[in-house]
Amino acid sequence: MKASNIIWHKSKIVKEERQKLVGHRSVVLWFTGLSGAGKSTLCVEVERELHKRRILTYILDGDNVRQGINKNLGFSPEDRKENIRRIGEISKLMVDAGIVTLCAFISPYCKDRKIVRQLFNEEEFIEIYVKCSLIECEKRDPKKLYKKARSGEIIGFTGIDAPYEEPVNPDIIVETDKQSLEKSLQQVIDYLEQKQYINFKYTDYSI
Ligand SMILES: Nc1ncnc2c1ncn2[C@@H]1O[C@H](COP(=O)(O)OS(=O)(=O)O)[C@@H](OP(=O)(O)O)[C@H]1O
Ligand SMILES: Nc1ncnc2c1ncn2[C@@H]1O[C@H](COP(=O)(O)OP(=O)(O)O)[C@@H](O)[C@H]1O
Repeated sequence: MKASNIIWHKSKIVKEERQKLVGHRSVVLWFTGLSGAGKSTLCVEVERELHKRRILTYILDGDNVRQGINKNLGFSPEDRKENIRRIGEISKLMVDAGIVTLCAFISPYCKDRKIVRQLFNEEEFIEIYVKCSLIECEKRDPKKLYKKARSGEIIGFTGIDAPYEEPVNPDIIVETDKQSLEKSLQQVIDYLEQKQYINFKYTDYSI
């Protein structure tokens, strides 16, 4: 921290009261995986399904936030770290606001993901590994970025000449090169139901 003499100013409304207002718990769904693995595609489907169930959601997606709040960041390890750190902090504010926050970032480094996880209570952060082989991602190449990376037009591209560290113990693994989008969506929704993130009766909640 650069600034000193900073003292937290407490609000009169706490997270649990906001959750009560919206009628559900707030949580981060953190989608990590290679470019082209299906993070964004799955994220929008999960959001739509949650919205149908009257759950307040918001998506933070790498391609989008890098056009706004993180437009001063590139893809060096340091910039990726700062990208993920900022998104972690934004997600924390969103969870505090009572929102189910869906984050779709390559987030290639275990250490950076761990730092984000540590910002939350254990049940507030769900890591979803969107697993897909590099061969399949490259075959999909929806934005033709792998082609550019192979030709040397992009350097430091994840999976080609920059690393991707697989999650060690993710909460959910969806294998998008082995199963349909519908199956992955079902897997995430089933998890949220089983753990009572959705269809959760607020009267069970003690505040
Ligand atoms: N060098 C390099 N490596 C990886 N990705 C690159 C690169 N340059 C541009 N892009 C595009 O940026 C998207 C990834 O942004 P993220 O913020 O998710 O990346 S990171 O978490 O900071 O690693 C990524 O989006 P997704 O394909 O949705 O993952 C790419 O579209
Ligand atoms: N089973 C699947 N799950 C998710 N995406 C899939 C699947 N099969 C094919 N795709 C396609 O793969 C591409 C994934 O792109 P995208 O969602 O942008 O990935 P990411 O956000 O991880 O870069 C999309 O064009 C999507 O239609």
